[in-house]
Amino acid sequence: MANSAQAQKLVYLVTGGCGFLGEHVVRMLLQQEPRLRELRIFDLHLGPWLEELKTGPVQVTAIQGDVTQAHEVAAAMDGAHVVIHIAGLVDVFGRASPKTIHEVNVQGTQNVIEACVQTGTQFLVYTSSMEVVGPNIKGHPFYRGNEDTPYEAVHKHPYPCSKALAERLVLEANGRKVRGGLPLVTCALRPTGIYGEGHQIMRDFYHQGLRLGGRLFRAIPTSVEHGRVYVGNVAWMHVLVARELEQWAALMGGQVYFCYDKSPYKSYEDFNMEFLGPCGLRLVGARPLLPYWLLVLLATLNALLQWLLRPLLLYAPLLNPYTLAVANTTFTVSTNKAQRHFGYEPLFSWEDSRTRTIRWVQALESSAQ
Ligand SMILES: NC(=O)c1ccc[n+]([C@@H]2O[C@H](COP(=O)([O-])OP(=O)(O)OC[C@H]3O[C@@H](n4cnc5c(N)ncnc54)[C@H](O)[C@@H]3O)[C@@H](O)[C@H]2O)c1
Ligand SMILES: C[C@@H](CO)CCC[C@@H](C)[C@H]1CC[C@H]2[C@@H]3[C@H](O)C=C4C[C@@H](O)CC[C@]4(C)[C@H]3CC[C@]12C
Repeated sequence: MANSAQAQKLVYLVTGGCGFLGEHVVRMLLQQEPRLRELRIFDLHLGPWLEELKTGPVQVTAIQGDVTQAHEVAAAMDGAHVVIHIAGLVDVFGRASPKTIHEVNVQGTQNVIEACVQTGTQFLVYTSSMEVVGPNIKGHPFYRGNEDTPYEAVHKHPYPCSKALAERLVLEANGRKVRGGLPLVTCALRPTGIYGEGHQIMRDFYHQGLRLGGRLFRAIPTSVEHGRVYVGNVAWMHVLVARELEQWAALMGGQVYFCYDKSPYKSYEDFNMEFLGPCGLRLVGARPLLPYWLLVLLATLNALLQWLLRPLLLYAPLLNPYTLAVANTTFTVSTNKAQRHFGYEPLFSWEDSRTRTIRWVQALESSAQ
C-alpha cells in the first residue's frame, strides 16, 4: 500500500483505453494503483461502460480524441505523470490502408512522445507486440525465445512494420529531456497473442464454429506452437511497469519486455479449443484437413479477391497469406526478464485465465440466444 504522502497524487493517461486490452488496463489501474488521483482515458471511440467508473474515488476523465492529431494528444496529456500508450490500429486482415496503419501506429506514437516532451510527462509505457520480432517473412521458428534471442526480424506487412518503427521511436526517446528538464523514461511491452474476455478474434472463431454446426476444421499442425498470454496478466504487467518505472529508471528505461504467463504452449487452434471446447465446439481432424499448398492457394485467392473487390466492398477474411504464415510458424517465448527487472509474477493462474475466458464465451452464447 502507498503511504499517505504518496496516496492519490498521480495522474495517468491511457490511450486506446476503450479497446480490448485498454479496458482491462483501465480496470486494473483502478483496482491496483492506490496512488491514482485521476485516470484519463483517451480513445477515438469511447465505451458506454466508462460511465460506471465515474462514481468511484478516482477521477475518471474520458477524452474522445485521435492520436494522429498532435494537438489533441498534447491537450489530453497536460499535467499527466504517466502515459500508457496502447492505442493502435490492429489490422492484419487488410481492412485499413498501409498509410492509415502507419499514421495511427507510427505518427500517433511520435505525437505521444512529443507531447511528453512538451507537457513534462516523464514516464511512457508503450504497448508493442511480439510481431516486432516475428514471425519473420522467412518463416523461421522462434522457439521459447527471450528478449536477447538472436532472430532475423524482417517485416513486409504494414502492421508489424508499423509496430517495429513505433517501438524504435519509443526506445530512442528514452532519456530525452521533457519540460522542466527531467529525462523521459520509456519502455515497451511485447505481448504475444492476447486472449481473454473481449477478444474479437476468439468471438469470430466461436461464431464461425456455431455456423458450421459446432465444428471447426484443423488447418495448422499441432506441432506449431503459438505464444499466447492472458489479457489480465498483460494488463497487470502494464500497471506494474508504470508503477516501477520511476524507482528503476536506470534499469528499465529503454528496455523491452515480452508479456508472458503460465498459459500452455500449443498451436493457435488447439489453444483456442481450451475455451471453445467447453462451450460445445469440436476441432475436426488430428492433422490438418487440407495440405499446406492448398491453404496457401486459398489464402492467395482471398488476397486476390480482396484486391479485386476493393472498389465495391471490403472483403477481409481471417485467412490471408500473412495470417496463415503467422499461424503456421512457431513463435513462443520463455523469459523471466520482467520478474528480474520489476518483480512481475502473473496475477492470474492458467486455471483462472481459462475459467474467466470460458465464462465469457459462454455468456456470448447466452446473449446470442
Ligand atoms: N490483441 C493482441 O493480440 C495484441 C498483441 C500484441 C500487441 N497488441 C497491441 O496492443 C494494443 C491494443 O490492442 P487491442 O487488441 O486492444 O486492439 P483494439 O483494437 O481492441 O484497441 C485499440 C484501441 O485503440 C483505439 N484507437 C485506434 N485508433 C486510434 C486513434 N487514431 N486515436 C485514438 N485511439 C485509437 C481504438 O478505438 C481501440 O479502442 C495495440 O497497440 C496492439 O498493437 C495487441
Ligand atoms: C489459418 C487459420 C485457420 O484456422 C487460422 C488463422 C489465425 C489467425 C487469424 C491468427 C493466428 C495468429 C494471430 C496473431 C497473433 O496471435 C499475434 C498477433 C500480434 C498482435 O500484435 C496483433 C494480432 C496478431 C497479429 C494475431 C492476429 C490473428 C492471427 C494472425
